[in-house]
Amino acid sequence: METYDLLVVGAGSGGVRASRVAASLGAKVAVVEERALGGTCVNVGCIPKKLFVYASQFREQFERGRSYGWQADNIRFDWSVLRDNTQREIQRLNGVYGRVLENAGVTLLQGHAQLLGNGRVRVNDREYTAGRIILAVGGWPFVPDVPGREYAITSNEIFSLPELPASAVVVGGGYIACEFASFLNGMGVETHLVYRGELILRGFDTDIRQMMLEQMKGKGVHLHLESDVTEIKSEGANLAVTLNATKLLSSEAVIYATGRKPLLDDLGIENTSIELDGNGAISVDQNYLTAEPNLYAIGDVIGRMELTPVALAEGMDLAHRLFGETNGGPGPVDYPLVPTAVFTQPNIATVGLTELDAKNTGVNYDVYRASFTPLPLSLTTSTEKVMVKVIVDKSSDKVIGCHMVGADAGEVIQGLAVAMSAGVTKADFDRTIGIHPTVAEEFVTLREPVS
Ligand SMILES: Cc1cc2nc3c(=O)[nH]c(=O)nc-3n(C[C@H](O)[C@H](O)[C@H](O)COP(=O)(O)OP(=O)(O)OC[C@H]3O[C@@H](n4cnc5c(N)ncnc54)[C@H](O)[C@@H]3O)c2cc1C
Ligand SMILES: NC(=O)c1ccc[n+]([C@@H]2O[C@H](COP(=O)([O-])OP(=O)(O)OC[C@H]3O[C@@H](n4cnc5c(N)ncnc54)[C@H](O)[C@@H]3O)[C@@H](O)[C@H]2O)c1
Repeated sequence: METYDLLVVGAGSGGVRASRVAASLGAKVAVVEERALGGTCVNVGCIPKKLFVYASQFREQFERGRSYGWQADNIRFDWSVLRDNTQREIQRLNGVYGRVLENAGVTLLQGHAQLLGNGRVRVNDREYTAGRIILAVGGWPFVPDVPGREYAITSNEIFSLPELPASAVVVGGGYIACEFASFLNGMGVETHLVYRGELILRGFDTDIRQMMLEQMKGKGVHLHLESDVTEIKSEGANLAVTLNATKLLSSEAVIYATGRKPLLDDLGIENTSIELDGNGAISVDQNYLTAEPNLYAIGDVIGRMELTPVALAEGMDLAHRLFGETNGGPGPVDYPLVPTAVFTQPNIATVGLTELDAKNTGVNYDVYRASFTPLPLSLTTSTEKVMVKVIVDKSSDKVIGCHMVGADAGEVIQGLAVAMSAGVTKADFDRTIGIHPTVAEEFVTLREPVS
């Protein structure tokens, strides 16, 4: 029976990083993967999504170009070119991940891993033992039990559809639903976003959510709030979607983006003492240790923050804790200061507390906010706006939240996240000279609090 110091289940963002780093620290490592290398992010997540977002922006850009003197006539979009080029890029990245593992000396075991307990794992009828095991098995789209759910597709299918649908109903109001509705709308698909709550993007700052709602409407997405899908039926070439048992929508595709569930199918957790939390995620302590000795879990499957950089950071932290020297690693993940972006049109990006968080935690705070038409759009008929918002703790002058809606918001907020990790104050913002004319300079020219 082959024995390893570390056996990692899942070669996605977290698993590849943990394996590679552990091997570089001298451990004998194997990683098990049953699908394609790179996991969700590379194959059906961040990468194809962002490429589709880029693709969807050209239509507006061509239109805006007219106000700058460019004539671009007979523009048309060929879905198959985007889809095939994207799939080629994914295959290239699969290869890169394979070489990364090989160069690090990590053994790749292709197949489904099943835990047998006491450090034993079965892969394709062979048994392996390991001193430590890390579960980095990620998640899978969750589709609620609605009559006709078999007609719906999810983020797993959308990037390889044979044809771009002429119309689509996207269900959900979180990251994926808003991003998908935005890129489909940008590609010219008649897009309906169906959300059960009253305001999309729960958890983000309320001003940002409100503004995003307006921007999506302004760009032509049909929003159906406080609406639940009660049935999906096949109706000729289309699907008939019933909302709240009364309203009917007809579209070529129905895309569910109603969250993801930890991928624990046939993993053999019943052979261990692993415990799950109320959302079905694996419970771990501050060292990523499950209730079973020497069995750890990281990434989406622990349900802390389902983001690639978080899975990477957890993987790196854990590998160092297990095989590195004391204080050699990056240290624990600073979850409250993890920045994030939603790649809608325009983008949203955020780091730190929302205004509601600040209120709920009892901080005495000031809000600085500006909303304006960005210079590149001043010659055009676009109604797109930018919003920047900064929340400051009055007692310490520390910046505790930065939020933005606008083109490339993630590129701007990334730098502000560095500043916030370093404990930046509003006085530091005020002292900083802007780069003119940019959108980002607005963050350092906010002088008067709005509340
Ligand atoms: C549509 C979409 C867009 C996204 N966009 C972004 C984004 O823009 N930015 C961002 O930061 N995050 C984004 N995410 C989230 C990001 O993809 C995840 O947070 C990240 O991939 C989690 O990494 P992980 O290592 O935990 O799991 P995964 O990357 O999901 O990897 C888990 C791997 O384990 C394998 N596996 C599972 N069970 C077994 C088993 N029993 N045996 C063998 N192998 C197994 C799976 O096949 C998979 O390859 C997006 C997600 C989706 C779905
Ligand atoms: N840009 C990014 O970084 C990015 C992009 C995509 C996904 N992600 C990650 O992936 C995770 C999963 O994305 P997601 O959009 O699927 O999840 P999400 O949690 O962001 O949103 C799920 C949405 O589905 C709704 N919903 C849940 N159950 C429902 C039901 N039974 N009926 C109707 N609506 C229901 C929720 O109210 C919510 O609006 C995200 O939380 C995020 O961490 C990140």
